[in-house]
This record gives sequence, C-alpha cells and structure tokens, in this order.
Amino acid sequence: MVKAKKYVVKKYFEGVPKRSDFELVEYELPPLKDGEVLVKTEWVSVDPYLRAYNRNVPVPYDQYGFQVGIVEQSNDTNYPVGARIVTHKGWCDYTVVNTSKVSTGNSTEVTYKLPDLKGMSPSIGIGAVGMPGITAYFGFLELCQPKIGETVVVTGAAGAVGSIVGQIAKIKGCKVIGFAGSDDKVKWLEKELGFDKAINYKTADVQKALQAAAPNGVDCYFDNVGGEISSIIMGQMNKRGRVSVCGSISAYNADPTQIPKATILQPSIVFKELRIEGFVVQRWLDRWPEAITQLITWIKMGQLKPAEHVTVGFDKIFDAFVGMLAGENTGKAVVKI
Ligand SMILES: NC(=O)C1=CN([C@@H]2O[C@H](COP(=O)(O)OP(=O)(O)OC[C@H]3O[C@@H](n4cnc5c(N)ncnc54)[C@H](OP(=O)(O)O)[C@@H]3O)[C@@H](O)[C@H]2O)C=CC1
Ligand SMILES: CCCCCCCCC/C=C/C=O
Repeated sequence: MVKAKKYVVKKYFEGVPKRSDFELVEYELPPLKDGEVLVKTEWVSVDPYLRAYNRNVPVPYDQYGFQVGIVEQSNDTNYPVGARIVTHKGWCDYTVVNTSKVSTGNSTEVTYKLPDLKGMSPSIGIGAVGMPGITAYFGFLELCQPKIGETVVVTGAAGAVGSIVGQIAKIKGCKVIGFAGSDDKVKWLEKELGFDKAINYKTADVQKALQAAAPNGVDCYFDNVGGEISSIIMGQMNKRGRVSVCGSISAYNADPTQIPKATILQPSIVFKELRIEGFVVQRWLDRWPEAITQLITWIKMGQLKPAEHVTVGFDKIFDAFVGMLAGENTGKAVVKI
C-alpha cells in the first residue's frame, strides 16, 4: 500500500484564495489494476486558471493541475518504471494513472509521455514546453498572425505565457513591448529576453509610455490581463490590428459584482477594423506535439529562454499559488516536490 497526500479544495475562493479553503488529505492508494501506473510527483504547476476555474465544479474537489512525475510501479509496458509522464492530476505527491486514457485528452484529463527534453529539467515540461508555452505558441501565432516588422504588445509579459509570447515575437522579427509589474521584471525583459521595451504598469502612465514606445501604433496585442490597460492598448492599435485574448488575471480575485466598467472600445474596433478573438489552449490539443517540438528546438538553438520561478516543497504549493497570483514569479511558477 502506498500512502499519498493531496490538496482538496473544500470551500470556494472569495477574493485571494486562503489556506483554509484547502484541506490536506492523506490516504492509501489502491493496488494497481491492469493498464495503471503509480506515479511519484516531481514537479507541480501553479496556474491562474486554478483560480479562474474554481467555481466550475462542485466542492470539495481534488486540486487538479499539470504535473510531471516518474513511474514507480507499472502495469503497462509503454510506461516502464523510470518513465516520466505529464498528467493533470494536480497537487498530490503520488497518483495512479490509467494509461489506457493516455493521449486521448478530454475536458479533465490530459496525459502524455514527457517529451525528450534533451537534458533540460523535467519542469520545463509543464512550463515553456508544456501548457503555458503551447498557449503562447498557438494563441500568438494563430490568432495574431504576426508579420516581420510589426509591433507586438504583451501584458503579463514576465510570466509563463507572456515571456514566451514576447520571445516568439522576437523570433518572428517583430518589435516587442511588454508590460509587467515591477522594475526588476522590466529590466529582465529588456536585458535578458531581448524585449525592445518593457514598462512597469504599476508606476508608468500607460497611455503616454505606450505612445512613446510605439509611435507608429500597435499591430498585435496578446492580452493576458484584461481590464483598463487592455482598453488603453487597444485604443492605440493600427488598422486591421489583431488581439489575442488569453486571460484576464487582473480580475480573477475580484468580486464579479464590483468589476469596474471598461472604457468604450467600439469606435476603435469599428474604425480600425480590429480582430479580437479569445481562445482556450485545448482548441489545438491535437497539435500540441507540433508546438512542443518547435519550442524545444528554439530553446536548444538558444533563441528561447525557459525561465522558471521554483518553490521547493509539497507543503509550499499553496504559497507558490497565491505568490504567483500576486506577481512573485518571473517566468513559470513551479513547485519541486
Ligand atoms: N486561454 C488559455 O488557454 C490560457 C490562458 N492563460 C492565461 O494567461 C495569463 C497568464 O498566465 P500565466 O502565464 O500562467 O501566469 P503568469 O506566470 O503570468 O503569472 C501571473 C502573473 O499575473 C500578473 N498579475 C497578477 N495580478 C495582476 C493584475 N491585477 N494586473 C496585471 N497583471 C497581474 C503577475 O505579474 P505582474 O508582476 O506583471 O503583475 C503574475 O506574475 C492568465 O490570464 C491566464 O489565465 C494561461 C494559460 C492558458
Ligand atoms: C483538458 C484538461 C486540461 C486543462 C487544460 C487547462 C487549460 C488552461 C486554460 C486556461 C485558461 C485561462 O487561464
């Protein structure tokens, strides 16, 4: 018998999630059936959608999320002991995975072999070459359709998705402007990731700073945060500009009845003929391998930096989660178990 631990969400979040919204449950895993493997968790991902999707299922629920683990016992020759696996089993230290469902993918399960990361940390498999990197790849390239020389703006620029979007935009020959929440992040984006300009949205006059950084207007906007900053950016877009709406983290912890009204955008949308499209990364589930292969190649060629913010310890997953929501991370927030 294997003893396992997991985080269970027992109360819906109100505002910033609280530790008391979770219960740490210890239990015994049942013996493996045919086609099942026992996975020891190595890396856990903490992501904004764990906050945004909180009310999508009844409580209590096991805190789902992406993780990378190593097979410790196996009833499937495709997944021998020692193989690494990406699952959506979330915040637990051990889990049993039914490999007969592998690579099918439905609304709650995504399970696949950790790709060959060519010597890089397995944690990259839930970051730059996992769901967030894939989000950046398809969400930016498919919806923004960037062209060489165009000006791209990304909010949440120093985070898991935004930092990859900005770097892909540079690879595609664009001018890249990023918004992030601290001077250190701004410096990092310009000095380490090669952004043409980064702006601290907490201290700058966003309207003026963007006009100065993009005097010829904005062609593509990758929106990670929503709210008034997005209205300001869309107001400075060029004719036939493209907006990829990825997320709205500025409001995830807000009371839905108290969210401020946005500046009216219809004149910009109409007269600049903007194309604004939202997406969820599962849309391209059958093409995830294409993104993974390209992202690994770019990293190995030195064109893409897979930055991470690592927290250590199973007991620290909650702290890493609320820390990420508060902007403590630069790059992908992951927890080493
Ligand atoms: N549509 C899809 O399929 C997917 C959407 N997403 C979305 O992409 C976005 C980025 O996710 P991800 O890269 O994983 O997370 P990040 O790694 O970017 O972490 C979250 C970041 O959000 C920023 N933030 C927090 N509060 C605010 C605020 N009020 N205003 C502006 N920024 C804020 C913080 O950075 P800072 O210091 O700059 O404030 C923080 O570091 C989220 O909106 C998420 O929901 C993610 C994956 C898939
Ligand atoms: C198919 C089950 C896996 C779930 C994938 C999670 C996708 C995150 C989408 C995020 C949206 C907003 O943050």
